[in-house]
Amino acid sequence: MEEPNLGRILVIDDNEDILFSAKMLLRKYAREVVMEKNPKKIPYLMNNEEFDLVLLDMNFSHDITSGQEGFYWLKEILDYDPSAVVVMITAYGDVEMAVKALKDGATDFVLKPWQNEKLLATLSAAAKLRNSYQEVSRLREANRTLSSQLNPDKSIIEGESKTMRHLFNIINKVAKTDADVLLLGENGTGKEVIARSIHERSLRAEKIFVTVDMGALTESLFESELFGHKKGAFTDAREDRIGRIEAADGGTLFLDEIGNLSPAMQAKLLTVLQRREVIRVGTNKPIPVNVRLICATNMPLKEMVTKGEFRQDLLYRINTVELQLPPLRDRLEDLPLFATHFLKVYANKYKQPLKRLSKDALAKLTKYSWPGNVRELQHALERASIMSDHRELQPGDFFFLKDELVVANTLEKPQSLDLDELEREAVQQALQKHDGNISKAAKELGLSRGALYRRLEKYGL
Ligand SMILES: Nc1ncnc2c1ncn2[C@@H]1O[C@H](COP(=O)(O)OP(=O)(O)OP(=O)(O)O)[C@@H](O)[C@H]1O
Repeated sequence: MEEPNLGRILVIDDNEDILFSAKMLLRKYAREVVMEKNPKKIPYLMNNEEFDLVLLDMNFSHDITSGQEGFYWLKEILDYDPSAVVVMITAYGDVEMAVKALKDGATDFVLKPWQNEKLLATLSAAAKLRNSYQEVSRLREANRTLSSQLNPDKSIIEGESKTMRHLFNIINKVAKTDADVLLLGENGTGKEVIARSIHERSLRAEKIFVTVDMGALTESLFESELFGHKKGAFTDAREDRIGRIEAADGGTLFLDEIGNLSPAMQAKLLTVLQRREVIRVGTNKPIPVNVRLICATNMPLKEMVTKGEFRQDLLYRINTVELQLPPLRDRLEDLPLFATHFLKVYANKYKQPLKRLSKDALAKLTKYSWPGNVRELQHALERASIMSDHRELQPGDFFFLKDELVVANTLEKPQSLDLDELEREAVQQALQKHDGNISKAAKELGLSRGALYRRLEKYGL
């Protein structure tokens, strides 16, 4: 057997012989063995010292073997340290009592007189459990720190436009429920920022927020990434690994780019979401998971359902609440607010004095169509902050491709309004549609055959 490392152990028993033999046995494996005859010292000890393991007698007063006192002290210990690992010692082999102690939060029990090997095996298993409790709380803390470091600039701008005020009104209501949310919107409209913000406003805020970029998952990685795997399940599975869904247990699972899943991946995901349990690759044991689901995509899911590219049942499963994020060009009232925010962020980041937009620069920005939405605006402001030596940013500090400088609502209009150009286009389309059949094309265009021939000649078609 591998030598156990039992850390700091507290042994509480009113029998000195027991304390002595415990110490003799355990001191080889423990960093320190603290012995206590009087259980009334438990509150003091738990309050002032740290123990990795507690070995606690069940029967203190002589002649009383009900174990009541043991239960009392067990509860006391757990009140002081809910993650304490307590192993009960009982002399009477009363299984019922031992089971009750387990139900009350004890980790295990040993029978007196104990066999050394058995006691060591029990304590070493208990020590492993203690280590994993500690590892979990370390990881939780690390996660908290990392997410605050990862998102230093991620304070959210709610916006002043009517659409955004309406949207945040809904977000505030929905966040507190456990309803699954589907976020729709073009790239860079803030879907991920809003998903995080829903998590932070939810009852799960203290728990983990796990993001999975579904667009980046290949068919072969999909199951192992999402559901986890057992060591040896496939060539590269060198150790057991939990999947992202299991990792999100208790918290929020954000599935980004959900529209990019293949039909096979959609089917697997749907099964998991319906059953709320995952099965790691290489096992057949279902593991229940409790996650709040937020999905996002820039793809037209409903249209994809009509075309048979996205499963309708999966769409219904994920869109309990559906929020459409407007493109920046449709909420230009929010642009000055975003600009002020990002200029502050970059002044801090690059240790520069705070810059502002001149009136003309703002006018230029509000005329642009922002196909990359808030992300593009953010980058434009970062670039201008770095490049300009002046406190006031001018139109010349921002570069856009000329043909993108159009006012938003003219985007859908035809490129040319030249009548000849439009006529040529119409004639060409009619011919294409009717495979060059002049009579049919002429009928479609409302022309005689002769009139159509004249136009073919005119446009050199
Ligand atoms: N409301 C907001 N407040 C603050 N920053 C925002 C907001 N909306 C978007 N941003 C910023 O814009 C950038 C893009 O946002 P985000 O990644 O959330 O967009 P997205 O819609 O998820 O994009 P994609 O579809 O490309 O993944 C981020 O850097 C984010 O900080």
